[in-house]
Parts: sequence; C-alpha cells; structure tokens
Amino acid sequence: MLQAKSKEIEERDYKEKVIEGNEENPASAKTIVKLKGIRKQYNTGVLAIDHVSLDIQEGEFVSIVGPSGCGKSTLLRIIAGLGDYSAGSLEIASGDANGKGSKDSGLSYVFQDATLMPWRTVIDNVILPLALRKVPKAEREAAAMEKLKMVGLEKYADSYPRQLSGGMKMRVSIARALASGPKLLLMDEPFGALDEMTRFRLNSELLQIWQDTGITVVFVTHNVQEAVFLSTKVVAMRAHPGRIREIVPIEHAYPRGDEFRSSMAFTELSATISSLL
Ligand SMILES: Nc1ncnc2c1ncn2[C@@H]1O[C@H](COP(=O)(O)OP(=O)(O)OP(=O)(O)O)[C@@H](O)[C@H]1O
Repeated sequence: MLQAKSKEIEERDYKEKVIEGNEENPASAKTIVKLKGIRKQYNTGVLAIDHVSLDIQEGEFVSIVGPSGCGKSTLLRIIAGLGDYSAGSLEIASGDANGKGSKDSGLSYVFQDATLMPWRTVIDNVILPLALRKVPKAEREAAAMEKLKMVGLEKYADSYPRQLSGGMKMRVSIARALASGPKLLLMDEPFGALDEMTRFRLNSELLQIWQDTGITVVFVTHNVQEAVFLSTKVVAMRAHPGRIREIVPIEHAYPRGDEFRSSMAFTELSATISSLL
C-alpha cells in the first residue's frame, strides 16, 4: 500500500516536473528559445545568474559549459519552465509549426540520473509520459518501441532498469524524453556519471538522433571536449554571478567522428573555451 502510494507520488511529481512545466510562449519563426536579460536570485539571496541573453535557433545543438555554481542548471530549468526568474524575459516556440507553444510536443528534459521507475519495465518507462497524456495504448506502444529502436534497446523492452548498465539506463531515459516527439530537448549533464568509453559512444548516438530527428538540443556539461564534439555552438559561462562570457561557434561539419576529436581544430577550440572558464 505504502509502495503504491509512493509510486503514485513519484509519477505525479514526474508529470509535474517534466510535462506540465512547459510554458506556452510563442517566439519568432526560427528562434526556438529567446532569453533576454535573465536574472535569477534565489530566496536565500544567492544571485545565481544575471544579464543572461541568448537566442537558440531551431535545429541547433547548443552546449552550456562553465565552472561549478555558474548557474548552468538554473538556466536550463528556467528554459524548461521548471523554475521562475527574477527579471528579464523568456520566449519559447516549442510547439506546432505556427510557433504556438504546446504542452503535447514542446520540450523534454533529461537529468543526469536516468530517473527510471524501477518497478516498470523499460518499455513502460518510455511509455509513461504518453500514458500520462492519455495517448491511446496502441499508439503509445508503437511510439515507445520506435524510440527504443532509435537508442538500440528494442530487445530490452521487457527488462527492468536493474538489469541494465548505466549507459543503457541513460539510453532509456533519452528514449522516454523523445517519446512525445518534442521540438526541444534539454539535457542536464546526462553523461556526467558514465565512463569515458560509454560517454563517447552515447555522444555519437545522440548526434545521430539529433541529425535524424532535427530536434533542437540544449546540453549542460562540465566537459569542454564533450561540448566541442557535440555542438553547433558552445556557451561559456563564468560564475558569481553566472553570466555568459562568450558564445563560441563550432563550425566543423557533421557527422563528426574520431577524426574531429583528434584534429588540431578540436584541440584549439577546446583550449580556447577552457581559457574562458
Ligand atoms: N534551490 C536553490 N536555492 C538556493 N540556491 C540555489 C538553488 N539552486 C542553486 N542555487 C545556487 O545557485 C548557484 C547556481 O547553481 P546551479 O546549480 O545552477 O549551478 P551549476 O553551474 O549548474 O553548478 P554545477 O555545475 O555544480 O551543477 C549556486 O551558487 C547554487 O548554490
């Protein structure tokens, strides 16, 4: 009984955090996120970010890097509508083709922890956001299976999270985030807890998904090399209070592989961005 209640609460919290946190706030045609002069002061008095202005265009892969405490997560949560801000303005155009915000297909959020429900199978975890939105059963099962295929886990649909490695759990978390067909994918250090080999593999898989779906990604990481490898542009932040120090475009063509990681351009870009932090 107690367990049933905690499941209920956890699933309701998940719905509130990930699904209902979306804002309906149209922006101009190609700009999917527009932040202007955003300031966030917590109740404790901490000024987490100040004067943050940033435009993100549809289809971009934008990484946010910076020292611990510079406000990366605060910024991502504000974009997600999971946290309010003290000053400035935010516009999100994440819904339908007319730029109207939509609770059904706006944005999804991936946390560092895969946050899977241990009592649900892999496919039931991926289905969860669709079930909460009351998508018909056959439709949601097909959508979930398609996303599991996308992350290479269709054979594990009936497994439980405890039977999966850390990398596989994160793949399930990504499949769940993609299940509702969002236009905007917000990722907060999703690969921070993984070993380097797994991280490299997931970086490549994520880029493949990004290219196949045309989704816009905003990706928070501590890892400058990861940001350079993945992104169309890297937002370098500094702390106390968190501000954007510089936005560095990464112009290397996609698909990107090991040849980019071992190139002079990659080394130079990583050094330039590291020197900004
Ligand atoms: N809920 C909160 N209440 C009060 N202060 C907070 C809260 N969340 C974050 N902060 C403070 O705001 C600042 C920015 O925190 P935030 O977590 O956004 O930074 P971050 O760059 O994501 O850090 P990290 O890389 O360590 O995760 C820090 O000084 C942090 O202590």
